[in-house]
Parts: sequence; structure tokens; C-alpha cells
Amino acid sequence: MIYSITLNPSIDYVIALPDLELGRVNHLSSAVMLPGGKGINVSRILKALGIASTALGFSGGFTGAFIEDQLAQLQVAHHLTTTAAATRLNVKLHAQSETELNAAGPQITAAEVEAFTSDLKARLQPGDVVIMAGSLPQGLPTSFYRDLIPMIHAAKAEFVIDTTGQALLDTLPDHPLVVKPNHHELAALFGDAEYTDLQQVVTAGRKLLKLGAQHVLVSMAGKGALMITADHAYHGTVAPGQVINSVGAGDSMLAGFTGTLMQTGDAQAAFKAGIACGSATAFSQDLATKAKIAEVAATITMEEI
Ligand SMILES: Nc1ncnc2c1ncn2[C@@H]1O[C@H](COP(=O)(O)OP(=O)(O)O)[C@@H](O)[C@H]1O
Ligand SMILES: O=P(O)(O)OC[C@H]1O[C@](O)(COP(=O)(O)O)[C@@H](O)[C@@H]1O
Repeated sequence: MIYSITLNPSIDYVIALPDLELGRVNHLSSAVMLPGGKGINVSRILKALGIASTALGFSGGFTGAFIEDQLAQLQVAHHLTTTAAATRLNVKLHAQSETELNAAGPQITAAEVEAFTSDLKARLQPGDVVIMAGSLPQGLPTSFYRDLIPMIHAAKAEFVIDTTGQALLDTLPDHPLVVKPNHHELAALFGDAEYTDLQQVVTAGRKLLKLGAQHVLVSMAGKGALMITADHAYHGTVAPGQVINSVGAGDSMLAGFTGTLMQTGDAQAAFKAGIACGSATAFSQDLATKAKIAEVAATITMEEI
């Protein structure tokens, strides 16, 4: 079983207007609420791919109820630990450019943390994969993901991690199955300025392998993604399309890669699936559908660099 963990889910309030004027009353041309948060997005894409997963994490208040209701409607298996404080709402503003306003998230109590960790412990079985993704709500230590790893390994399960900075570096000695920073996050991880060519990205990606990651992907938004192994590096892209809402593209890539890797054991096939899912989501209002993923998959170009 794949478990996605979203400690800090969100309602993603995706709003659009042609031209945002700060300090004025602006009228929206569209507004939609979507269940969001990195692990939840991963589970939604796995569902589209026909791969079973259960979404775990926290949920509280009317915002949490909305997310759980949407997941139920989408038939995404989930068990979110109830919190007294309400789940956050993130604003995704599409005007002259894409702007994201992500809230810090609610305060989680010690009893709620205990309920979540005991639930996870009771579920884990050998061969499971736990995908830990996204920011931490208030009240959780920055070591929270790393602290879950001994429990995951004790159950003979593996983990995938999508977080940034020191929290990501701290988990590498425990051999995450997959890491997928974007190229900005990768440069920041090693205190580098923005990378200007692909070989710089490959060199930094190999550092993640040396530090312990089993599979390294680096996403580069409209410039596609790299899969970096000890001896090879592959650059994958898709045919240009109309970008509608790239929120969740990274989560979609992680879902496509991890789900396909678990199903087939074939990293190249998994990389293609990851690219297709990421770009298909960027070319959709909500996360990608199965049909959109198949359409985009037919346009993938991959080259060794
Ligand atoms: N504008 C885009 N056009 C085509 N594909 C995209 C676009 N934005 C994202 N993608 C696809 O989704 C993947 C993940 O997107 P990215 O923005 O790099 O991740 P993150 O959301 O984690 O920053 C990219 O590697 C690419 O395959
Ligand atoms: O947990 P964080 O880092 O605040 O990110 C949460 C936000 O990221 C998303 O999961 C989208 O992530 P990506 O665009 O990186 O795939 C949104 O659904 C959510 O609003």
C-alpha cells in the first residue's frame, strides 16, 4: 500500500482575473475551491492512475470537512486525524502571473500528534511506501518527518520525501526511495545561486545520491525534468501546451514516478509517467485526469545528457 502523508493540507482557492490592481476592488473572472496539500494531491493522481493509496494527515474545522468530503466524492481512500483547529486555506492567484499565498496552518496538539502516529504505526506493513510531502503545521518540530523514519523502517516499509532545506538533507542518510526537488530548491539546498545549465543540476543531483537518496528527480517547470543516476542523466520534456494551473504539478510528478516505480520497478517508465502527470496537471484547471495524462504521455521526448 502507498500512504501519502499531508500534515498541513489546504483548501486551494484558485482565483483568476485578467489584471490585479493592488489597493483597488478587483472582480474575479473565476473562482474554484480544490482539496489541496502535497500528499493529498499525490493520492488524487494515484487514483487517476488506478493505483491504490490512502491519504493520511490532519484535518479540522469546516475547511477540513470540505477536503474530506471532496476526497470521498473522488473515492480517494483517506483517514485524516481530526484536529480542533481548522485546516488552512491557500490562495492561488492567476492574474498577470501566478501568485501563491500559503498560510502557516493550524496549531496541532500533542494528543493529535499521538493519535496520528499511532494510526500510522498500526497500518504499516512490509513493502509499503510512505510519501511524506509538504510543510509542517504549527506545533510540530522541524524533525517530524525524520522522526517517523525509524517507525517506517521497523515495519520494513520505505519512504519518499518532498520537503525542502535542512529537513530534506536530514532524511537522506536514511535512503529515501525518491526525492524530487525543483531546480530552485536544489540550488538553495547547497547554497548555490540559480543553476544556468543542466550539467550544474546534474552535479547537484548526484550529491543527493551520494548523501543517500535512491532515486533523484529534479523538476524544472516548463523546462521539463531530469532523472539523475550515478552514471546517467536523462532530460524529459513534453510538447508545449497551454498552462492553465500549475499548482500540484510537482505533486503529480512525484505520484506518477513513485506509483509506476512500485508497479513496474522500471525507473525509466516511472520517469516518463512522472513527466506526463506533472505536465498534464499544468495543462489542466484541477489536477490531471487519466485521459489528459495519456494525451500528454504520447508527446514525451527524452534524451540522455
Ligand atoms: N509550464 C509547464 N509546462 C509543461 N510542463 C510543466 C509546466 N510546469 C510544470 N510542468 C511539469 O510538472 C513538473 C513539476 O513541475 P514543477 O513546477 O517543476 O514542480 P514544483 O511544483 O514541485 O515546483 C515539471 O518537471 C514538468 O514536467
Ligand atoms: O505544504 P506547502 O509546502 O505549504 O504546500 C502546499 C501547497 O502545495 C500544493 O500541494 C501544490 O504543490 P506543488 O505545486 O508543489 O505540486 C498545493 O495544493 C498546496 O496549497
